[in-house]
Amino acid sequence: MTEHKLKGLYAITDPVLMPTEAKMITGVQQALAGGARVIQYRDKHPQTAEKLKIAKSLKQLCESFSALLLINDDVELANLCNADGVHLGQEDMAINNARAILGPDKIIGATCHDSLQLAEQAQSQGADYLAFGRFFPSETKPGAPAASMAILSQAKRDFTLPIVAIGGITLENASAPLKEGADMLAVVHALFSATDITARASAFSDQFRC
Ligand SMILES: Cc1ncc(COP(=O)(O)OP(=O)(O)O)c(N)n1
Ligand SMILES: Cc1nc(C(=O)O)sc1CCOP(=O)(O)O
Ligand SMILES: [Mg+2]
Repeated sequence: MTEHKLKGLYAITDPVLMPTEAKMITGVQQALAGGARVIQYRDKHPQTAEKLKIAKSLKQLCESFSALLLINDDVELANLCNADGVHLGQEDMAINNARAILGPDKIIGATCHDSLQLAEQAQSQGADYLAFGRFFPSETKPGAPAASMAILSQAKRDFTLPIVAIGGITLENASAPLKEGADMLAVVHALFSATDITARASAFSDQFRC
């Protein structure tokens, strides 16, 4: 992997907002043009040849912007498309098993909800970043367990790994998780539902310069 700082706008794809391959590629291209540094390909449907084709196209696109492509849940798909890594939750493959498959250079992100104990476990298994959330009501995953903003500053104090904030993040509320120490903001709806995705990504990216 080329040296890449895990910092900035982390855009997560949504098959509802981008229902065709063309819409997915265009949407991600616009997010990257606006400054997204990490793309997560998230599609909860089972793996298909079409998903692999999209993942390979997204990898190429990310490379052309020196951005990272991570695959949600599916370590095998990440391997097949030579993604930069995966994002794994508590119901997904264990981090140490994923590490054994992917090798030392790939990025593994871990969902920690509102728990420093989950973060500790993730770190000890070799995670590369810790994701906390959801911080605000989420259009994309309304049932995600809620987290309190204080977990971010506590995690910042206890861990050196990069910290991701996720869940209902919009331009209006983004400053709060950043103030608490988030290194990345993971966003689905407030980014990919925008009429001008590039402008929206750029506005999110600007928040990291403050
Ligand atoms: C950056 C980031 N953080 C958290 C999640 C949620 O992962 P998980 O709990 O496995 O839930 P699903 O996304 O698989 O529904 C994420 N995907 N990305
Ligand atoms: C995929 C996901 N995981 C979450 C968690 O809290 O673990 S919240 C979430 C959805 C994030 O989308 P939006 O920006 O539209 O709220
Ligand atoms: Mg998952």
